[in-house]
Amino acid sequence: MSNPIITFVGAGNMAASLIGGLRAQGVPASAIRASEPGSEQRNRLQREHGIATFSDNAEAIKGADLIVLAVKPQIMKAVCLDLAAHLASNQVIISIAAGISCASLESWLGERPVVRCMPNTPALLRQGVSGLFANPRVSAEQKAQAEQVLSAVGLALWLDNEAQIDAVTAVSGSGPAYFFLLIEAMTEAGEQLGLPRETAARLSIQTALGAARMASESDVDASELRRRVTSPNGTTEAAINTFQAGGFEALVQQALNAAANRSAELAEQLGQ
Ligand SMILES: NC(=O)C1=CN([C@@H]2O[C@H](COP(=O)(O)OP(=O)(O)OC[C@H]3O[C@@H](n4cnc5c(N)ncnc54)[C@H](O)[C@@H]3O)[C@@H](O)[C@H]2O)C=CC1
Ligand SMILES: O=C(O)[C@@H]1CCC=N1
Repeated sequence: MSNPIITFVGAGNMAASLIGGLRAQGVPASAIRASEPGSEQRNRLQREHGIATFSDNAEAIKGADLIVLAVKPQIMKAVCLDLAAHLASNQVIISIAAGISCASLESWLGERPVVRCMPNTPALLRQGVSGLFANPRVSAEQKAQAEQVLSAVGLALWLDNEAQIDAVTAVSGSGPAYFFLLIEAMTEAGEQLGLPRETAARLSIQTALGAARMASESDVDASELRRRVTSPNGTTEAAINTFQAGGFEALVQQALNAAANRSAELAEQLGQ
């Protein structure tokens, strides 16, 4: 595939990760641009990745094939309304903003190819996962180009309908925070059991990493891996029984429902 020109509008944490991932995959600096009001971020991108940077969004998108919108959801409408008059009809919009629907983007930018994505912060280490949804105006080639951008920082999975983005947000968009919460709680509990805090933290973190790698690399599912750790009448069983007596699975379901509902609610509020 020849290299499409990609412009990032907004070059904070998520955009910088995507740019780093694309460069590491061999996408030339000449194919990537970024528009960003912060001079520090612009200088850093020039220095670290050799890409052209702009302070003017309209200037930055001239001639781009793909435009990645990576500003905060709260300013997306204003950014889009400013860009609308400067867009060419064949330019593809890729939005990574939480809670901004394709319909809202098209109402601000006009009818055009739009890919809506929900990445997550492990993208910073190129260990992210994203859900992607394309509106019907996106061609197969444009889909492949959008997938190349998101797969530069991890796994990219296509969704059949846009409503599934709320579920992706609940599972993987917000998901890193759930694992951090478990690490925090296990560290605290380990300390209460008499371990030095630093030791409890390292045990918890390395266990999370090891378990995630086993779940990812093993050919059996998580429940079977769990069964293999759980000796009958043993220590794991004692802990799992305690989690389940406290309604662990139902609580996880409720928490993810709350995240998905909030995602839909934000789309309603921010999409006006
Ligand atoms: N942090 C997370 O866990 C996730 C974030 N996202 C989405 O990614 C998007 C970006 O998030 P972050 O990179 O974390 O935020 P960030 O705050 O690091 O980056 C946003 C950048 O936009 C720049 N900006 C502000 N006004 C601008 C304008 N008018 N034109 C161009 N650029 C402008 C800011 O200076 C900043 O560098 C958000 O929409 C967020 O919803 C999506 C998935 C997960
Ligand atoms: O908490 C949030 O709203 C954003 C979306 C996914 C991760 N962070």
